[in-house]
Amino acid sequence: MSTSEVPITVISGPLGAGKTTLVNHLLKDPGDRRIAVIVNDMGDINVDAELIADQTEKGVIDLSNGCICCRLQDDLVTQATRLAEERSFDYLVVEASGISEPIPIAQALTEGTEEGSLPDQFRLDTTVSVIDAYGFWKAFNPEESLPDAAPDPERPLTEVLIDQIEFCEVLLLNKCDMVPEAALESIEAVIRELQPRATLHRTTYSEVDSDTVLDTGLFDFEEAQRQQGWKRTLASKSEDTNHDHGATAVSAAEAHGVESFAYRREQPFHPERFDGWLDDWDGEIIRAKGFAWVASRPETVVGVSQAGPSVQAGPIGEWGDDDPATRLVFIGSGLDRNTLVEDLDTCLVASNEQINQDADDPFPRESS
Ligand SMILES: Nc1nc2c(ncn2[C@@H]2O[C@H](COP(=O)(O)OP(=O)(O)OP(=O)(O)O)[C@@H](O)[C@H]2O)c(=O)[nH]1
Repeated sequence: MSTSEVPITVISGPLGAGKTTLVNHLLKDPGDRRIAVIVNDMGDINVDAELIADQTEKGVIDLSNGCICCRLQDDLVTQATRLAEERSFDYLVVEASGISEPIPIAQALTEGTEEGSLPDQFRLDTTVSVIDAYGFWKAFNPEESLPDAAPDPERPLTEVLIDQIEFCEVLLLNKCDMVPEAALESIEAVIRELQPRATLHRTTYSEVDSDTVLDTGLFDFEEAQRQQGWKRTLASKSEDTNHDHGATAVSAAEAHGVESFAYRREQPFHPERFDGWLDDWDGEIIRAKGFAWVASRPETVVGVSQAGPSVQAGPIGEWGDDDPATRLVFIGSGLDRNTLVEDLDTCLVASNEQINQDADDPFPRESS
């Protein structure tokens, strides 16, 4: 391999969204690049690698039987290094399995793992998320119920899907042929609220020009983390919050009733009332994330994360020198913000109320 720089594009996205279809496009029409591919699948057999065309001629390596964001992080680094020694190529595409979280993959590729780092000539260039518009529409439509067949009960798939949307530079909203135009517009409005930073393209059969996803030079770890929609809402000073995505008088988010806002309180929640509220989750909320101060656990930061039907809350650390507080961001469509705030406020411990510290603590909650 030449010693010049080898950019990497990582393709994430839920199961069946169109990632392999995208890889095949890139191999067929790579511009003037020689592309090598690492494909990750969860089963014993890497079905995706089988599906990738001409794999003997192109450098296609399959990493199967595990997920590169957790168990196979080291393998990813080792295989990329080996590929670089054995083959001549000038661009590396990594297709992550549908359940892979993008942040640990980006970390492994930029910072290395306990067992080693990528050779210096590799550079993470772009993270792409391929989102199945039809699946998204169904997953977040309260009237539809899809089984949440997550292999990891701690990490339901809707949660991973949201991570994949929130952390990327380029978003392909794929399978647009399967969703009516009006639904596409509201999906886009929701995605924009979750992910204000990435470039967003509507696609069918993942058809995009290779320059859209390769050699963009857009990857910036800090920025990608900072610009997640919920973090921007939390960081903004006002309670209000629809992200400004352009100079239009009515933003797409407003037009589709999508909004985000932050709930901030300096009093603790009553554990049972807050747990009851989490049980009775408002279906209009698409995404909630943040942390809570719960009276039964005065030392502990209780993290709250919800994506679609999965609602989780449990300890994520200690307050230490920080003053305990609650900061929760809600992103939703048709939210009744006043009622939500009022309901949450009724979960706060009143000034004259006693907490029974011996009562069963409901946190961590099982994911629902
Ligand atoms: N109707 C329609 N089907 C599509 C589109 N894109 C991909 N498909 C089909 O959807 C199925 C899944 O596509 P893949 O490219 O294998 O999806 P994937 O993300 O690699 O799937 P996993 O590796 O299982 O996570 C295939 O049958 C594709 O032909 C699209 O835009 N519209």
